[in-house]
Amino acid sequence: MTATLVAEDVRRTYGDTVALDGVSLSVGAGEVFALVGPNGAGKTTLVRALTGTTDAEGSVTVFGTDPRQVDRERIGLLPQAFDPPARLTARELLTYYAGLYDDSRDADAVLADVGLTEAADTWYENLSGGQQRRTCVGATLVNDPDLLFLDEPTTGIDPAGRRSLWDLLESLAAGGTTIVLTTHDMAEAHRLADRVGLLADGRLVAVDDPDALVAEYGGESRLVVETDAEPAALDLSYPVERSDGALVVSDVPPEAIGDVVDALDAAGASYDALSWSEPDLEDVYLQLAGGAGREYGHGAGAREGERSSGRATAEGER
Ligand SMILES: Nc1ncnc2c1ncn2[C@@H]1O[C@H](COP(=O)(O)OP(=O)(O)OP(=O)(O)O)[C@@H](O)[C@H]1O
Repeated sequence: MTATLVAEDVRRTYGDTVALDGVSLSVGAGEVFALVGPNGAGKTTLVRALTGTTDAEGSVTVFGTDPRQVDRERIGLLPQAFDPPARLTARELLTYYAGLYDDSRDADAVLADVGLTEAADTWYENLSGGQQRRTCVGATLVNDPDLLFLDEPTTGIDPAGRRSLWDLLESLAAGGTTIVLTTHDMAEAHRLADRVGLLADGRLVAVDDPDALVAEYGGESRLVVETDAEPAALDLSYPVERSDGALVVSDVPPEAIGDVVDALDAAGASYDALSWSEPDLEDVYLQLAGGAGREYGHGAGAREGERSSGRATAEGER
């Protein structure tokens, strides 16, 4: 795959703060690359270094040249913070940004792409937060870029809007657009990205296909049982531990869930709910970037359920 973007040993400090501590990365033509990592890990700084919008040590080439020299018609950039004029309508804004390029798309077509046809004549300041973010995404698409940088594109967008934006990004990628995005949404990274890069403390600590990351770092499947029973009461060959008011049984294949139910019955233990989940990118993130770890038990069952169904959708629609 031809590399659209190559970064070698990129470093950026702000005073005593090391924002990027030697990042090397290559993104192929037509690839979708997602950067994930904790707050302050350096994602925005890396996007800025890759787009030549901040100075950094090391080397970055985009389309084989310095990012500052690249024909701007070929690049779209959605910064994390983007504050367009408040008293222009969504259509006026996109028409304005389209006018900055020699060859641009029709503003109404872009508004339709980002689901804003109905809100086209609303002032930017009167759009909802999610509609504003979609307008900003639209502004990056007016020049039909070959390479798109999106710094947290779906922040503030509701689930339905997020999914339609994912569809849009997938269709752009299918059409050959290279996309580099940052996100805190692991389902988004898993669904959209060919490769995910996990940034922590200014270093890329893992880069791979999301399924490969989950296989390598995600750990085992888990069956969470909301019960007061103690692990010792159950006659099971799987690892069992108590966590936040629930029993967590690890590495149970789905076809063996009945064995756990039988063991609960045999112990005379009642339970309120059972939920089984495979490891996912969030587990990879928590494993590699640290954090509080996952929570189980009362009140967490719904989250588990949502997580499972989200992942099923993500995998089913990939
Ligand atoms: N302009 C700046 N001046 C000083 N420090 C900065 C500046 N920009 C970023 N930093 C620091 O660099 C580090 C990386 O910040 P960056 O915004 O790149 O992280 P991030 O991964 O994008 O975080 P988030 O997920 O919160 O958006 C942080 O410690 C941040 O405080």
